[in-house]
Amino acid sequence: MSKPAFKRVLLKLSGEALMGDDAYGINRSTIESMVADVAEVAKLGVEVAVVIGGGNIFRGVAPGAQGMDRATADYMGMLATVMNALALGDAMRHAGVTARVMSAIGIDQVVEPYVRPKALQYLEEGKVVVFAAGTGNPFFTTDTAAALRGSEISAEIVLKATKVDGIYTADPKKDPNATLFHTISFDEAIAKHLQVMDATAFALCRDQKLPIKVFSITKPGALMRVIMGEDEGTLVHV
Ligand SMILES: Nc1ncnc2c1ncn2[C@@H]1O[C@H](COP(=O)(O)OP(=O)(O)O)[C@@H](O)[C@H]1O
Ligand SMILES: O=c1ccn([C@@H]2O[C@H](COP(=O)(O)OP(=O)(O)O)[C@@H](O)[C@H]2O)c(=O)[nH]1
Repeated sequence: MSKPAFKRVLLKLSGEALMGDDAYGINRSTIESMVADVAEVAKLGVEVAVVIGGGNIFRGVAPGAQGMDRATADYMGMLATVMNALALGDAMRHAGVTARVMSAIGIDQVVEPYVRPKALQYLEEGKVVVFAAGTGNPFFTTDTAAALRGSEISAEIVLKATKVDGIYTADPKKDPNATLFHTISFDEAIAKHLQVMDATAFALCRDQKLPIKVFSITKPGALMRVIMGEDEGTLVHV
């Protein structure tokens, strides 16, 4: 059997992907199938760190956050990612995967704080590390947290698992004529204002020469194909 293309990866799971077909929150069968995919990859000996979003919970409460201070609303968003991280860690335990959740904001009774050497130790021990609370700072996104943590742990690639199967010339949910890129450079992705990831995340990955692969979270076997270096999704390169 061929070998995985990567030793250590940073997987970004969007919060909205956890909803499945529900309107908000966490869909049990969706989270279970995601965890099964991660378990399969971890069994190959690939070190996996996960950054989880919060859109599935946070966008549900967002109307109530209207008119709120941006920073306060962002802290609410970060807390939503902590809930998702706890659910993900728990689902991993049920699937027989040892996972550790680490939070970028102090919430010690609930999850351990993010400490970089400790995260590296867990990864070396073959544990899946789930990074909660994004970067810990308002005005950022969990995509930027993925770029940041990916750089910090020297991941070889950021894998962005999302609702679309790659980067298109325009948002495929709005433009039926949009076509898929197999590869695209960071400069082109930023210049074209492709909304699939924010410019801060793209710029950080570009500066760190950390490639990104965007692929579908719902397509069966897609994560494994990405890990094996097969043709899947869109590669963003320097
Ligand atoms: N050029 C594009 N190519 C692909 N997806 C795009 C593009 N522009 C916007 N999108 C949207 O970006 C989304 C992926 O971002 P993601 O971070 O997973 O979602 P969110 O953070 O909004 O939950 C897709 O659902 C897609 O509709
Ligand atoms: O470093 C971060 C990461 C996240 N957030 C907040 O948390 C919310 C949820 O994260 P995100 O939108 O990235 O989740 P996703 O779209 O992946 O579900 C964001 O809207 C922000 O309000 C933040 O303030 N700082």
